[in-house]
Amino acid sequence: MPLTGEYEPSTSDWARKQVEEYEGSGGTSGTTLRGMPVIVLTSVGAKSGKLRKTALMRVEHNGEYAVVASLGGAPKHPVWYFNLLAQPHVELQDGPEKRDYLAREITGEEKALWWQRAVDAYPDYADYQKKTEREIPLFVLTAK
Ligand SMILES: C[C@H](OP(=O)(O)OC[C@@H](O)[C@@H](O)[C@@H](O)Cn1c2nc(=O)[nH]c(=O)c-2cc2ccc(O)cc21)C(=O)N[C@@H](CCC(=O)N[C@@H](CCC(=O)O)C(=O)O)C(=O)O
Repeated sequence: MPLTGEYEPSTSDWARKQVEEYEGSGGTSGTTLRGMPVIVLTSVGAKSGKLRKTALMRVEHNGEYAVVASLGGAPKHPVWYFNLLAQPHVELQDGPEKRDYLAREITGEEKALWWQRAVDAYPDYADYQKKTEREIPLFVLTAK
């Protein structure tokens, strides 16, 4: 059952533009960052209840995805992190395909496994984690 609600664009211009190109082209344009694949995550705003759309690097394995709340190694989590904690039902668009998923924050060995997959997909994640004391959180998305 797709998420319903009013879309509220991100206050980050570059990310908002990427989301709008991605969705506006039906997932045929705006689908990479420096040549590496990107997905669009739709979440429900934890406070506003509005639909928030966030471009993130694509980390996929056997039909499951990981989303990495890296924010470039900033000291604070990106805001969408709190949306997923509050409402784990999300949508993920990968190219032209958009599906419903349940997001689950992972830790321990499971996180270590997915963290390696994330770094394989986007090596900068390793540099981001070195840059901050904050442990960069990771959610696994399983199809609903
Ligand atoms: C800028 C801010 O966005 P954010 O949710 O903190 O997310 C910051 C970034 O993670 C986001 O811009 C990502 O798209 C950046 N980004 C990546 N960010 C990552 O963290 N990881 C990635 O892998 C990643 C890849 C990527 C690829 C392409 C691209 O264009 C951007 C990429 C924002 O939009 N804030 C809104 C609020 C957003 C929101 O969800 N508000 C909640 C409130 C939540 C709360 O406060 O509890 C609500 O509506 O209720 C605002 O200031 O009004």
